[in-house]
Amino acid sequence: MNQNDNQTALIMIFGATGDLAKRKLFPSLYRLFEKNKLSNKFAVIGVARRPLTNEEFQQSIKDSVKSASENEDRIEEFASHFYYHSHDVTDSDSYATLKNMANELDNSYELNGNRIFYLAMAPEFFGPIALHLKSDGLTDVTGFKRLVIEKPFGHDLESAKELNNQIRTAFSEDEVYRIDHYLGKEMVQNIEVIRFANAIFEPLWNNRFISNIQVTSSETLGVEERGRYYEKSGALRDMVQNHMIQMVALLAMEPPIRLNTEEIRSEKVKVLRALRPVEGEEIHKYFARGQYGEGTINNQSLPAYRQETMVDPNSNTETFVAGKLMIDNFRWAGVPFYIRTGKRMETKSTKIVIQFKDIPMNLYYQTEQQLKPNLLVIHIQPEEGITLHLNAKKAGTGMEATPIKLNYANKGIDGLNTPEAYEKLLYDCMRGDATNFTHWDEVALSWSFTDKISAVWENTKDKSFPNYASGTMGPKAADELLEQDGFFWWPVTNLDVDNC
Ligand SMILES: NC(=O)C1=CN([C@@H]2O[C@H](COP(=O)(O)OP(=O)(O)OC[C@H]3O[C@@H](n4cnc5c(N)ncnc54)[C@H](OP(=O)(O)O)[C@@H]3O)[C@@H](O)[C@H]2O)C=CC1
Ligand SMILES: O=C1O[C@H](COP(=O)(O)O)[C@@H](O)[C@H](O)[C@H]1O
Repeated sequence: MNQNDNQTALIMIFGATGDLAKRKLFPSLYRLFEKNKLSNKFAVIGVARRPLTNEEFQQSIKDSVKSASENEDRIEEFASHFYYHSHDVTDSDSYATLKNMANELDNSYELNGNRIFYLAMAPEFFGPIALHLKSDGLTDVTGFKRLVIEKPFGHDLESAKELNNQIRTAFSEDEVYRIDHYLGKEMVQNIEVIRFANAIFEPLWNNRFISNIQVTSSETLGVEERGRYYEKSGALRDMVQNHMIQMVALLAMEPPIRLNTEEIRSEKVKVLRALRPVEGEEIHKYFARGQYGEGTINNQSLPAYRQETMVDPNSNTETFVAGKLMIDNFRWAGVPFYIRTGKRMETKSTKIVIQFKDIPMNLYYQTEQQLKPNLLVIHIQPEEGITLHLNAKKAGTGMEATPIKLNYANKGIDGLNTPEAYEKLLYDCMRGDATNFTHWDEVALSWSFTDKISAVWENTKDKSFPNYASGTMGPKAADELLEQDGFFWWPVTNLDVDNC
């Protein structure tokens, strides 16, 4: 298949006046355009309710990309590809006009009947839009048709199944691109390469040499304007069901027999099938939840979650989750994968720490100080890189060992910031590469794992809430989760690739 042909398409963005479109989608499309990764044969129809002329819409595109470039001519040229259709997606009549507009642009831009439908709207609209696209003939195309769908994909397994059934009436599984933006992050994509392209790691990547793996994704932001959504979601559905479990799957999967979409997804699915279900009373042994109280970050006093807009003053919603995941297969039996994620924590950081087992006996190098374990740290964000923590001889006389770090900082090598996750994912979708999107089987297995936890949490009020102050690394129970196994959280702030 000719790759350039794949990049010719009509892109329909539902929710084109929203936050995601403005902050992520338009700038990402612009960067692809600027790098000549979008051919000149593309057109975008923005769909939302508010009345806007094409000119007004194009102005909003220019405003949203101007921080990405100073090249006004290029921005002008880029914006000229955008058209607006004021349309309430619940209004059946309006789809006919949308179809005519799409057909006209298809002809005038010679788009070969290729269409990408991007649903950047509240999730309750996903199913109805997909049904309309089919019933009103927008999916009757001569080229490819692809549906890009934002999170959350359902609220639980049952609602996700219902949504999936609606979508599947209009699109086949391989036409559905379920976005998990973590899968577009440079260093998340690097996990496979680090694992499978290095002779020094691949043989050690199992329960004989790894003692535990820690995945942290901490945020300093609170719930912001999203109280209404977050109250029903909480950190478990917002972050664990998708991003955290996806990272664990990439860390734990077997080497795929080929580096293609089907094989990689199939290996991830196997990991999710091996995930030990945690239910009932056991949940307290495996999971800890938290909710932020008042506190201080960067000298700014911040309110408690229960004081945020659109949040119940007695809310039982968790803004923090820590958990121990066990993968019951031959490779990982006995190795805990600890995860933690939360809002209003001390620092914004996503890191993976792979802690190797101690060597059996430090006969020669044992000093008063215990040797530090070897760690492989994968820095996902904000900095990107890898640090390998080793022990080496302390300079000078004697044979004392001292910890050292080998560092690779992504930006230090190529001098550039890596492309934004959305940029890469949009490009993949245009090329028809679904590897970094989630397959329905993965979504279903993740929901069935987290549903058992939400079933207990939603039915038991946590009387300790709020149980961590804003600006801290979560509640004490999260530390106890590791202490009971003889481990502790490696501090994500001291493991910075830039500090070494
Ligand atoms: N914002 C973000 O950073 C992220 C968002 N997401 C997901 O992306 C999706 C969109 O989020 P976000 O952009 O923040 O949401 P916003 O609320 O900012 O935008 C919603 C958009 O939908 C349009 N809209 C609402 N109702 C209708 C309707 N009946 N018919 C047609 N258009 C309608 C709105 O325009 P108008 O009012 O003019 O109709 C607006 O363009 C959600 O699923 C969210 O979970 C995922 C990750 C991050
Ligand atoms: O999907 C989501 O992710 C963001 C965190 O993303 P990041 O790329 O900044 O780490 C989170 O704030 C949001 O609540 C959640 O919906």
